Amino acid sequence: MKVTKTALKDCFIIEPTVFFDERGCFFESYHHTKFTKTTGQEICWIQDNQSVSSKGVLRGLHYQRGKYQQAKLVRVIQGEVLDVIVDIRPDSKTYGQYIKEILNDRNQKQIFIPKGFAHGFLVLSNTAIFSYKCDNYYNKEAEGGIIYNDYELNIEWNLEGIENLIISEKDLCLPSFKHHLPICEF
Ligand SMILES: Cc1cn([C@H]2C[C@H](O)[C@@H](COP(=O)(O)OP(=O)(O)O[C@H]3O[C@H](C)C(=O)[C@H](O)[C@H]3O)O2)c(=O)[nH]c1=O
Repeated sequence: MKVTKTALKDCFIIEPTVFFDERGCFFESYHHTKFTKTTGQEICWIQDNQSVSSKGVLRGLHYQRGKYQQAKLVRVIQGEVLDVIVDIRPDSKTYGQYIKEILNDRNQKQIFIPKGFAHGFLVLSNTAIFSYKCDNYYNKEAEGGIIYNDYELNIEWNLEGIENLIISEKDLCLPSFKHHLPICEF
C-alpha cells in the first residue's frame, strides 16, 4: 500500500498493492490498521456510497456543512474518472486551491478527502462505477456546492474528449466559489 501526500494538507493518494496471477488480480480495497498507520487519520467510516455514471457525467462540486461535514475515501470500481477536490477550509494556506487525479480500474488509485473539501468528478470512460466511504451520514439540509466551472477556481476538467457534458439541474444551479456556503456553518 503506497500513500502519497498531496499539495493539500491531509489529502492523500492511496495505491493498494495489487496481486496478479493467471486468474486476474486481488487487492485489499480497504484495511483499517494500514490506513490509520500510513495516513495518521483516525476515521470511523459509517456510510458507503456508490454511483454509476455514463461518459461525460460531471457530479459536484459538493460538500456537507457544519457538524455534518464528511471525510471521504473515494475510488473507481469500474471505468475512469477525473476526480477533483477543492480546499474550502477557511483557515487553510491552500484555501481555494484544488488537485485533480485520474482514478481508474487499472491504477486502482484512491483519494482520502478530509472534512473541509468540495468534491466532484468527471466520467471519462463509457461507464464509471464510483464507490466511496463517508465518516458522516448524508444530510440534505447540510449540503453545499460550488459550480464546476467557477471562474476563480478555474478547474481544468480535461473536457476535450467529452462530446456531451451531463450535469444535473441541481449542479448547474450551484453557487460560485465567491458565494458558496461556508463549510463551518450550519
Ligand atoms: C449523496 C447522497 C444522495 N442521496 C440521494 C439524494 C438524491 O435523491 C440521490 C442523488 O443524489 P445526488 O444527486 O446528490 O448524487 P451525487 O451528485 O452523486 O452526489 C454526490 O456527488 C459528489 C461527487 C460527492 O462527493 C457527494 O458524496 C455527493 O454529493 O441520492 C442519498 O440518499 N444519500 C447520499 O449520501
